[in-house]
Amino acid sequence: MSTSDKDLPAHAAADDSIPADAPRQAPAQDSTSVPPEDAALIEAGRKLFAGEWQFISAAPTIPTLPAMRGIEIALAGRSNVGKSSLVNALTGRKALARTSVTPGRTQELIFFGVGPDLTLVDMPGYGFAKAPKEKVDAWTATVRAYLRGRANLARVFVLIDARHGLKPVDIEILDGLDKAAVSYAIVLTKADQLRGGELEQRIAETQAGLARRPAAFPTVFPTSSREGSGIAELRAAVVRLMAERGMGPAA
Ligand SMILES: Nc1nc2c(ncn2[C@@H]2O[C@H](COP(=O)(O)OP(=O)(O)OP(=O)(O)O)[C@@H](O)[C@H]2O)c(=O)[nH]1
Ligand SMILES: [Mg+2]
Repeated sequence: MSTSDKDLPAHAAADDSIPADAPRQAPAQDSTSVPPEDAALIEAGRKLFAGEWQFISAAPTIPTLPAMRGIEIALAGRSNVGKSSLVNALTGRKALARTSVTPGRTQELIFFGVGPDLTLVDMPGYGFAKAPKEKVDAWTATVRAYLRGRANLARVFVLIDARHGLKPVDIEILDGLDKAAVSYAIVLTKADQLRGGELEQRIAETQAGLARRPAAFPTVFPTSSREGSGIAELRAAVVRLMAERGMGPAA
């Protein structure tokens, strides 16, 4: 079953959206420019994510979470930051996850799996959302409880809009993850919207903000789901993580 967004009107693809014909993949890495070990991880990541992705389930509450299998990697971030778009870019599927220009599109925890060991979890956003307050409060509580207590949650990708950097509401989430000792990595999204040296500056500034955070992965991942940049590296990071847990293609 796919969750493709058939109910979205065509005009929903406005300025900030990914055109249907936009390239979804990063161009193949030039294997001469990366160390062989990294090139092997990139290739393993490509293969892993090229597998058959399945929609597993949508959970509005903790009791409705699916049974655990292998490891989970969850995508967290402010509403509209690009979580669902990143699921689509990583899996190479245009509409596996529903995306929208309207913040508050994803309203449940959506589980997608490939092979026996890997599950990606697309989550509702935090911050401003165009949805009734009770609904937002309910999903925020579910997201927080999931992030604190899911036993097979191996890493959270915390998505930050590259244009805006870390906001107070992001810091709150990072504090919660540090406190619960849940491993997380920062993924900068919409890197295509920055000019010249702005991206390098944002990466350096974000990395500096992680220095004293015990659960933070030290590397910041710049990405563009629209152009495909950084996607191969993120897939490789997932392969590396799975190998550390004795799973997956590089184990
Ligand atoms: N320019 C640009 N726009 C992007 C990129 N990724 C996502 N977007 C746009 O950002 C908007 C929000 O994307 P979503 O993937 O729905 O964001 P989300 O974080 O899942 O949002 P919620 O589910 O509402 O929390 C859409 O209009 C996307 O087309 C990107 O890499 N570059
Ligand atoms: Mg979403």
